[in-house]
Amino acid sequence: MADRVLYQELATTGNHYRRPRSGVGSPNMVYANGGGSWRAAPRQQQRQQQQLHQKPNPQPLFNSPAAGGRCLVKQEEQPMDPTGAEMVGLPATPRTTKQARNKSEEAINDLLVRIPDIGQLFDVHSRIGNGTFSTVLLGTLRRESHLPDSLRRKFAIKHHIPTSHPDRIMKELQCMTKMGGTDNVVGIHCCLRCDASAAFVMPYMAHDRFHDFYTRMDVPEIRLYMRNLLVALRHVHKFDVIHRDVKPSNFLYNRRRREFLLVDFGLAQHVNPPVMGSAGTGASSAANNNNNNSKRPRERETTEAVQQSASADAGLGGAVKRMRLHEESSKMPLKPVNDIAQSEMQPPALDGSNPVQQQPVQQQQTQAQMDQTASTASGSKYNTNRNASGAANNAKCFCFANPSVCLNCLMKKEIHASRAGTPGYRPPEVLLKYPDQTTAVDVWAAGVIFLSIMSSVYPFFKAPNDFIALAEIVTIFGDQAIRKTALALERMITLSQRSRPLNLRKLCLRFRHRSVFSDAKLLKSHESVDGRCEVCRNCDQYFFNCLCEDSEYLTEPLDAYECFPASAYDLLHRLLEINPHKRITADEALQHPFFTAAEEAEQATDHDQVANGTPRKVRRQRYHNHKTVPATPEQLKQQVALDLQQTAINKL
Ligand SMILES: Nc1ncnc2c1ncn2[C@@H]1O[C@H](COP(=O)(O)OP(=O)(O)OP(=O)(O)O)[C@@H](O)[C@H]1O
Repeated sequence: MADRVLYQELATTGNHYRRPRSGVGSPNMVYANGGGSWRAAPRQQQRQQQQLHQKPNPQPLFNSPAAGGRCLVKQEEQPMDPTGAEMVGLPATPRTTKQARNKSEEAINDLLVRIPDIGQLFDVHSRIGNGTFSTVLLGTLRRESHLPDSLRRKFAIKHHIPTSHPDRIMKELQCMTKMGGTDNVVGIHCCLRCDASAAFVMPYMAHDRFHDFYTRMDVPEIRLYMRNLLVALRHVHKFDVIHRDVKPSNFLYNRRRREFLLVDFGLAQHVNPPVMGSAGTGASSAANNNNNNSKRPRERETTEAVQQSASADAGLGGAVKRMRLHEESSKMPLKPVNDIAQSEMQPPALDGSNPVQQQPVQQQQTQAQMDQTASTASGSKYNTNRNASGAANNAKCFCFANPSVCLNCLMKKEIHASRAGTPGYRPPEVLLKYPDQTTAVDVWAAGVIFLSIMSSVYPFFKAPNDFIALAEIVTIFGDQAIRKTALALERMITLSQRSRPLNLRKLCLRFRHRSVFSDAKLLKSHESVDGRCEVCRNCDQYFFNCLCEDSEYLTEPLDAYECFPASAYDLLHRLLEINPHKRITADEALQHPFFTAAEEAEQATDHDQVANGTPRKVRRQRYHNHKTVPATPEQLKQQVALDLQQTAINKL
């Protein structure tokens, strides 16, 4: 059934809810200590010293030790300190395997061989994370080696894979130097380079795994988490920069210390300068694209190709993927740093994709086909070449039922719309290949994280390609919202069937309390005498669990399970607004009643308790210790009414 991708995961047959596979802890995970205490470092160092004194074997580029078993686009959480231990303490040595230890040692060796200066300055202890484009290692200063462990400062050393394009590394570096070190955004101490290898030295932050806490947070903690994420995004967006890779593994959180850090600016890009007037728009847009093409011809393609090949190669080994990455990047022409600096001034690079031959989705019987919309009276703004060639502007397409692309379509310009990012966090405008993407891209990703937390489903979206990703969004938000947005963005989407929107509150509570609503006894109680139970045609759930916004069924009451204020759902809706032009900004989100009402309530409590003489520290502790208990229907009604009242007051 078309557009039912999500519900294949959440099938109603038998056990209703099947937890997404990638949401479960993976044996591939490695931990902050990389398989051993970082006390083991001296031994590793000794071995390393020996290696350094020998002539280093030139390693084949593809034989990077980090290459094995890594996904180019991964849904898994990054490895991290599993205990959330304080930076001053030593990382514990939990479920680690020999393989992980070997990988950690390999990563250390690779770093020290490729950038020998690192070995002069740092003791490198273990691998703390690895991503698509880098390996991150834990280091301490050699000149502090005489200090007790607890006093030695720790650093995260991000070792870029040698195939990373210098532009990419340069951009990431510039982002961190310009914006980092404040508002939960990671800063940088220094960057070391030796030949083709580069490493960033950043402050290290011990952090918890999202897997370990996303189901355990109470409302105040969720509020704290989201507020800090939005603070980081607000800061980044002030610079007109889109992070493009906002996801739990890039937003580090130390629960014990209540510290947050947004990392990984590897995909960050500047927002396009606004385009003026439709006549000039096409030209300027085209010019921008051309500029980008001439400035950075392959990097965009690489990002695109990497992402695409990643999903296509889901079943292949890391080495194959890395090889592809290398193939792409080996085509990249290198250019002087001056050019790179200049290109910084240029509008950001946009990834290319051919709009003419959009392949219909075969999988899941979903046929979502995107194409350019018919030209408007004023002409289309984006990449349609209509301004360049009057004849081609309104020319009819003759592709249909022909084995080749018609001339009119061939004359159209390619659409250059970046799709850089992690699957599952890409917003509709990216999936619709809208070229003028803004910081709203990050806000959507923050919304997806919020949805994961509120529904206790992680990862929430898990599509193998962009078409299915779009189908997942249609399944939740309905086809009308997507169609309208597509129209507003001058895109057209063709869906094989209609789909009504689901209610986000029902969705969150239903999945959060999945054990209750998927209980066999509950099903039994709703079954007819012949043992059948009706299933909603729109949401594919049993009628008593129907999630549709306008449900025609009498569903199981949810109020008893409510644990969020009404403002939380409202914020969720605004973060996940389909139309990027209407989506709330990070700055606006921080003014949302979900945050402000709680602050005011806290202040009021503080005020009351000051009068009672309760020490501030105790009051704070109580606030943080507050546990969420299911509210009674009356309490809930009161809470919702208060919430709405507060929103109205705030608006005034
Ligand atoms: N400053 C830091 N302190 C502690 N751990 C860090 C730090 N920076 C990065 N890490 C760890 O390393 C992991 C990978 O880092 P990062 O995301 O920067 O690499 P990447 O290669 O760009 O990854 P991705 O494939 O997700 O883009 C993070 O998820 C995190 O666990």
